Amino acid sequence: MKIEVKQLTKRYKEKVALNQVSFVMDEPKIYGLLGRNGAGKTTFMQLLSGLILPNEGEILIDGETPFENRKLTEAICFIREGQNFKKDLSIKNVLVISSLFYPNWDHDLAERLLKEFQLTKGMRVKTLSKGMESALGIIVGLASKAPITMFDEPYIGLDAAARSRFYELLVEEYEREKRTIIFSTHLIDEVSSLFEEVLIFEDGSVKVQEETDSLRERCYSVTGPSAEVERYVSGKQVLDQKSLAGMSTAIVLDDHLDAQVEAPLVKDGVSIQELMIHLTSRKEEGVK
Ligand SMILES: Nc1ncnc2c1ncn2[C@@H]1O[C@H](COP(=O)(O)OP(=O)(O)OP(=O)(O)O)[C@@H](O)[C@H]1O
Repeated sequence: MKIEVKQLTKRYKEKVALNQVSFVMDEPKIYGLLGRNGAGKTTFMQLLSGLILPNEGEILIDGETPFENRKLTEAICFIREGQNFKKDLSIKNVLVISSLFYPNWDHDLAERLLKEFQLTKGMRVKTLSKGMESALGIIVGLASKAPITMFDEPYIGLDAAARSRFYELLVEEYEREKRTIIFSTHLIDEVSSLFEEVLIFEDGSVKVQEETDSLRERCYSVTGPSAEVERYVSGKQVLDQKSLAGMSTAIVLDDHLDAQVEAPLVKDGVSIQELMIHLTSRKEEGVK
């Protein structure tokens, strides 16, 4: 499904959560939503799910707005950090309700994942540990087979082994049947290898939208004698630079792919997490 975000603004009283944001997600991919706390990621996902209305602008999904649009809302599954299900429901009823709501519901997958995450149908949501409740959200998200499936920090309380299994299952399901998966996370190093495209939010705007591979190529560090580094970075976007004893390291976001660096300079990769931190650092706020 094609998602078009046009001049989208959402305000909460005087707080602008999203400010004139425009972008397109035009094909099924695994999209990573990154950004500092309060950058606007959850607000965007709530707007995309049709849970709230924007103040200005619009989101179009295959040309239609999601708010009060049953045909679209059953094509969207939004799994949040917690509180996805009513506390009094049993797991069995969560699955029944989900299967009635989502037309593509995969019963066999849900059953398989229940076993995998060691949940039993008789358990009630209110008796689940944080990790078990997250596992239930993950099961519903994957088994919904919704053409747009969103996970907003979906793994609270899940241990590292369970998180790693979730990532594997996500990729397996995606490979079996491509769909738009939008994944918001702060565990960037852990998850970024899954993303085909990343969107970096900052203070209600989208600062970067790019294929992960190209972003990885464009962002790198250069180390060497300070004068050589200065010469190299001249005219380039420098995200960070440190110098010590005549040597410097600069982190560059190059306009070009495949930049060549000649000796004595040394080029090294920069992780998506590091890139995000440098791009959205708030040094100007005066940390003393
Ligand atoms: N219901 C609300 N009422 C008032 N302000 C809100 C509400 N929801 C979000 N905000 C504000 O809007 C801004 C964006 O919040 P949002 O939850 O979208 O950020 P986020 O990027 O998802 O953050 P996090 O990574 O911490 O989950 C924040 O300043 C937040 O305080």
